[in-house]
Parts: sequence; C-alpha cells; structure tokens
Amino acid sequence: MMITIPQLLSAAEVRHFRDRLAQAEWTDGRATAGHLASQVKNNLQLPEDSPASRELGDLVLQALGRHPLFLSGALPLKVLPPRFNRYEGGGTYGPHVDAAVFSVPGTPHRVRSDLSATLFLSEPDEYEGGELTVSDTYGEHSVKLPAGDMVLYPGSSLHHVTPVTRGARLASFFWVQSLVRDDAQRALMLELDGAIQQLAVDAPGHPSLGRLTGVYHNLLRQWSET
Ligand SMILES: O=C(O)CCC(=O)C(=O)O
Ligand SMILES: [Fe+2]
Repeated sequence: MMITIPQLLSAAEVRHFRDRLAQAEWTDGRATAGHLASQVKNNLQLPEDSPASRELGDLVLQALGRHPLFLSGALPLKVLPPRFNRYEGGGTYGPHVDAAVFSVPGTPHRVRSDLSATLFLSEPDEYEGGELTVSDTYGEHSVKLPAGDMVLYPGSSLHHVTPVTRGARLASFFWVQSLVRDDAQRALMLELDGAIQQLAVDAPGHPSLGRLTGVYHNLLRQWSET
C-alpha cells in the first residue's frame, strides 16, 4: 500500500529546511549504499552526523508525531533518523530494494524497514524528472509531490528515482519499523480506523462505535510486535 501524507511540513517549515539545506555540505550518496545499490546510485547526501541533518531530522520526527495519517497508516514502532538527499545534473537512483535492517547510528539498536518514506522538499516545477517510481503487485506508480508532502511505501518494493535533468530535487528519506509488519494487515487497520472515524462523525454515540473500536484494538493486540 502506498500512502500520501499531505502537508507534513507547512510552507514556513519547508522554507526553513531549504535555507538550512542551502548552506549545508553535501557528500557522495554512494557512501551509505551497499555494494549493489552503489552501482545504481548517483546523488548527494548530507552526512548523517552533520548538525543540519540532526536538526532537520528532529524536526521531521516531530512533524511525524503530530500527523494523524502517519500514525494510523504506519503504526510506527521505531523511526530511523531521517536523512537528506539531492539529485541534480542527471542524478538518479536506479532500481533497488532497500536493506531490510538498519543500525541506528551510535547505538546498538536495529530497525527493520517495513516502510520507506520520501518527504519532498522541492516543488515539482523546480526540477525535471526525479520521479520516485515504486513497483508493486498493481504495477508501477510514479510519485512527485509538492514540497512538504510525503509518500510512504512498503520497504519490500523495488523502486527507483528517474534522472533529474533540470534543477535540483531535495528530499528527506527514512525508514519505519511498524508495530504491524505485514503490509496487508496494516492496510486493513487503516481502513477500519477510517470507517470508525467516519461513523463517529455520522452517527455519534452509536453503540457499534465502541464495539468496532474494540475490534480495532483487539486486532492490533493480535498483530502487533514490539
Ligand atoms: O530519493 C528518494 O526519493 C528515494 C531514495 C532511496 O530510494 C534510497 O535512498 O534508498
Ligand atoms: Fe531506496
């Protein structure tokens, strides 16, 4: 399941990110790619331990914690520190599947990448190309969103970013370990949550609301791993 999260960041927040990223020092993105990925990766990244990466990464995490659709769609257990990338001058990232497990820098902890995320930080008309293209059982989906919007997709999917042939594409990207590992189960939880929210608006106080909410929590109890 692919989920678009509109306006994770406000226009003012995007401006702050852009100002900060304009002054930051970028390095070759191949530094953090595994052997196979490094053969198809051609972009720039902020070093993970740079002050800009830490400061902006924390702001992304705070925004995620406030966004109801991220919380209900991802059912997050752990979120890796967000990273930042930049594609320009034909920069691209060829087809790959992300690593299944990431170490959390500076800690002994590991995070399983149930979900991959891209938070767009450039407006679509600022660059040509740069579509994030994700393959799943329903085919290929190309994504290019307004600055401040984010897409979440299963970490298991093959994906690529098409070459940026004009301008520059800035983004934050990161991985989430979900309470519910299985994408299809997570999709059911999101659907049930949406139906309960709608019922609460259309038929407030209806006795079925309590029962359905019970089913939601009891399914989560069955399916979640912590
Ligand atoms: O730039 C993007 O949207 C995705 C980056 C990506 O796939 C990766 O770094 O593994
Ligand atoms: Fe990737």
